[in-house]
Amino acid sequence: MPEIKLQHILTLVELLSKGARHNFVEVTTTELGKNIGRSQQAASKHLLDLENSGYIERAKKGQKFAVRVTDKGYSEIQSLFFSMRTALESTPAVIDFEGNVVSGMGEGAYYMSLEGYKRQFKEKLGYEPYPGTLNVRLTDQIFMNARRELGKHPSIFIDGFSDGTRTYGWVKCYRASINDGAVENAAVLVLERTHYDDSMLEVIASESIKQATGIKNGDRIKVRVMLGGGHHQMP
Ligand SMILES: Cc1cc2nc3c(=O)[nH]c(=O)nc-3n(C[C@H](O)[C@H](O)[C@H](O)COP(=O)(O)O)c2cc1C
Ligand SMILES: Nc1ccn([C@@H]2O[C@H](COP(=O)(O)OP(=O)(O)O)[C@@H](O)[C@H]2O)c(=O)n1
Repeated sequence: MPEIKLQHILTLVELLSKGARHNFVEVTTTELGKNIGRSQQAASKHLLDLENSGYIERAKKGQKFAVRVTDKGYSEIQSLFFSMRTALESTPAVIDFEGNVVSGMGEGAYYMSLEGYKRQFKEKLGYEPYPGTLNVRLTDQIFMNARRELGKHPSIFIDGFSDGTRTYGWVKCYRASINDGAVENAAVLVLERTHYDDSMLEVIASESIKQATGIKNGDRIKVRVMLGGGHHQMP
C-alpha cells in the first residue's frame, strides 16, 4: 500500500467538494492537479495510489472515467477532520512567561496616574489599575522571543494623547493572570515608548501584585497572557 501523503488528503478533499461522496464524478487529472497545486502527472499518480489503497473507486462513464470516494476514504477524512478540530479547539490561547520581579525607577506609577491613561484603562479594562507597573525580568530567550511577538496579537488598545505640553504614547494591553490565578485581573503592557527592551515584561493589575501575593523584588513569578479576550482592538 502506498504511503499516504498530504497531497493524497488534498486530493480526497477536492473530490469530496466536487460531490464524489455519493456520485461518480468525472475528473480530469489536469484540473485536479491545478486545484491541488501539482502537475497533471502527480495528480494522476495520486488517483492511482488512492485507488490502490481503497480510498476511491473508478468507473467507466461513457468514454470517460469517473471516481467516487469509498466509505473507507470518507471515514479516513472524517476521523482526520475530527481530530484536527479537537486539536485546534483545545489549543489554549495563552502565552506563558516566567521571570524575576525587579525594581525600576518609579516611572510606572507616574504614567499610570496620568488622567489620560487612567480614564482609558478603567473604561477598556473594566477596572482602575493599581498605580504602578510590576517589572518582570524575563530569564529565558524563549520568553524574550514571545515578548517580542506579543505586540502582533490583537490587544486592548489605549490611545496616546497630548496634555498640551507633551505627548504620550499608545499602550497595548493583554489580559493576564499571575502565579496560577493568585492575581486574575492583570494585564501585560506593550508600550509605544519605553526604555526597556524585550527582556522586560511590564505588568499592571487591579491591585498591588506584591501585596496580594507577598512577592518581593528578586522573586520568581509566572505570568500567563490570555489572547483573544480583547475589545477595543487594533484594526
Ligand atoms: C501606561 C504607560 C505609558 C507610558 N508612556 C510613555 C511615554 O509616553 N513616553 C515614555 O518615554 N515612556 C512611557 N512609558 C514608559 C516608561 O517610561 C518606562 O519605560 C516604564 O514604564 C518603566 O517604569 P519603571 O521606571 O517604573 O520601571 C509609559 C509607561 C506606562 C506604564
Ligand atoms: N500591579 C502592581 C503594580 C506595581 N507594583 C509594585 O508597586 C511599586 C510601584 O510601581 P512603579 O512602577 O512605580 O515602580 P518600579 O516598577 O519603577 O519599581 C513597585 O514596587 C512595583 O513592583 C505591584 O506590586 N503591583
